[in-house]
Amino acid sequence: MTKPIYLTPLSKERIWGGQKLQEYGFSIPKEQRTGEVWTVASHPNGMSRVQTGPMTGLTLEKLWSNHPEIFGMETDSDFPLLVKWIDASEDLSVQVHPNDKDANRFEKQPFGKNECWYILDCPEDAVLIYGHSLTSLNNFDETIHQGTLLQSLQHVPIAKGDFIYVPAGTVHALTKGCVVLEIQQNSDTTYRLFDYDRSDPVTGKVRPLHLEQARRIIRFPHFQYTEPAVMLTPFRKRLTQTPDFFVEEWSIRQTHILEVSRLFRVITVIEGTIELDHVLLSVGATAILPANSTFLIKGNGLVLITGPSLKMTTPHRIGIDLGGTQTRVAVIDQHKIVKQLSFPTNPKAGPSQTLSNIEYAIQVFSEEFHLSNIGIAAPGPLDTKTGLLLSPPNLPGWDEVDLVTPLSSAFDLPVFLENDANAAALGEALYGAGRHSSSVYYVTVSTGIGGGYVYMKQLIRGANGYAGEIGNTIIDSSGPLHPVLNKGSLEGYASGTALQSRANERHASSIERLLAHPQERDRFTNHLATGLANIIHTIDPEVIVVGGGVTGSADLYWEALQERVRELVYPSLRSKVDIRLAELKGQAGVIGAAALDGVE
Ligand SMILES: O=P(O)(O)OC[C@H]1O[C@@H](O)[C@@H](O)[C@@H](O)[C@@H]1O
Repeated sequence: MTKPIYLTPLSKERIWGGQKLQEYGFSIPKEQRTGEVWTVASHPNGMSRVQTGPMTGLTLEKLWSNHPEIFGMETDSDFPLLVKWIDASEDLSVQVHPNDKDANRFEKQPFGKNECWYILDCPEDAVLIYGHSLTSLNNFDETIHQGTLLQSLQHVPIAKGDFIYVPAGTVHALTKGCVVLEIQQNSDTTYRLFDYDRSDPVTGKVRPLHLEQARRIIRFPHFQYTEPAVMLTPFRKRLTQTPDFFVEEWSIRQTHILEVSRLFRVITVIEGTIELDHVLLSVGATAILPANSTFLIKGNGLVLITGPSLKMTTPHRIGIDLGGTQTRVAVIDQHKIVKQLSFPTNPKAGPSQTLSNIEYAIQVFSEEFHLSNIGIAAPGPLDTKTGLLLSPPNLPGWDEVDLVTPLSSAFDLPVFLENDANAAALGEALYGAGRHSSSVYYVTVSTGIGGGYVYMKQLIRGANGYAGEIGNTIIDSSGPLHPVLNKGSLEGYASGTALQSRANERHASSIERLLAHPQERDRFTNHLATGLANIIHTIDPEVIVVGGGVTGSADLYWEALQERVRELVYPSLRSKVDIRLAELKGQAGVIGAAALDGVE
């Protein structure tokens, strides 16, 4: 069995650094602002050396090029990873990093800088800068010119133990008080956009900004990256897996065997004390675990394990949820979101901008996954057969827009289009609250009201694709006017929009406040229950699943709604009424879209 290889940590002084990394087991120069400690590095700006054993003193660069057997991979290009600890005693600069392509093109560097952070400590209520709200490069230039960049940045709350992946191209900044473990591609290229106009106390100089370089690589709008963590076993959680590297968090409570891997791995202790092949290690300890060997870990602690990723070969589907305010593009594996990129839809800018953003997201995913097909959930009305949007009210001006042809020709994949409520119905029926039932009616009560019917796991579209469109059914023909639908329609009475205007009329500050009023709650539940009872009498589904934004306040009306539906159906049906809250929530659209298989 090959032994773990320990490396000597390298401390780096930074204008925003401090002394905190001492508490994580590193000996750092006194009175120096140590911002970073590089624990695994083979870079011109920092080179790790072997700390123990017969190869003591050897650089990681030499180890890599002379001993490919340790790494289990071709070592003719540069070592791929850089692992460091960061103590942000002050805010870091607002910055962005290039991806591989841009790093090659603009810097002649082998790698871009995709990076990720494990938050080891941070103040209560800490936020990070992650993303921006700018819409175009012009918009960016204006903000820089006017000195208002900080106001256009997004802040995300963080807590100890959070994990954040920062894809190259994301405008970001770590903030005062954060201590993080950073795992990244082997690059030290940072383009600074803003550095708080501060100067280096040692040199007295202001650090350079790199606005020109940054302008070339920031995307407008910001694409929000999401990757749910995956519990691989009760003690082993995968935090990310990208083409560059994976990161897993292991809770060590007993004896664990780290099975053989074809490629090398890096282990870092972030909490407690463990024993790795009988060597006692505490926080800060880092080792390279050679390829093709097993290792024994025991003790009581938390470790992060990282290493280069093996290539993904199983087919994955793309699900797209095109909404009036937000578009999500997700990679779906069976019924789970593996990764998602989302961005604000700008309906006024026309369909071509949104289409090109969707294409960009799919392009990013196609470089990592083997894609088999693409499904789009979009606001109706639309024609699933021709793939055309037919002037949807939520996307004004998008008349006869073909979403299918541009995507199928760009990616040479089958592309299916479906009404968003139908796609969500399919998602919930196959994988959500209706997964154990063979006949599921789904209704979404959100800005509008839509619905869909799934029978024997098949979407029932009807002759013209309008089956299940409960929103336009009439509850009371003397009811309120609706801009497009019937007077007194369910949507005109019970949608989020209708409730909001009712709240305004009644001087209630929100829909929740409105529904807290017993009379208003009964009014709403009566309307919605009437719609649902009509559905029950028409198709007699096994289960009705209710989703959409208005279910956010379901605890205010859920009992009353069920009760009212029971009152409105045949007595013999009363005990059979089964109404459930949606389970996939905001994910039903992308999951259902990915499950689409086309229309005969
Ligand atoms: O440019 P400054 O402010 O020193 O920050 C540079 C540092 O930023 C962090 O977000 C990480 O990307 C580090 O790897 C990098 O070294």
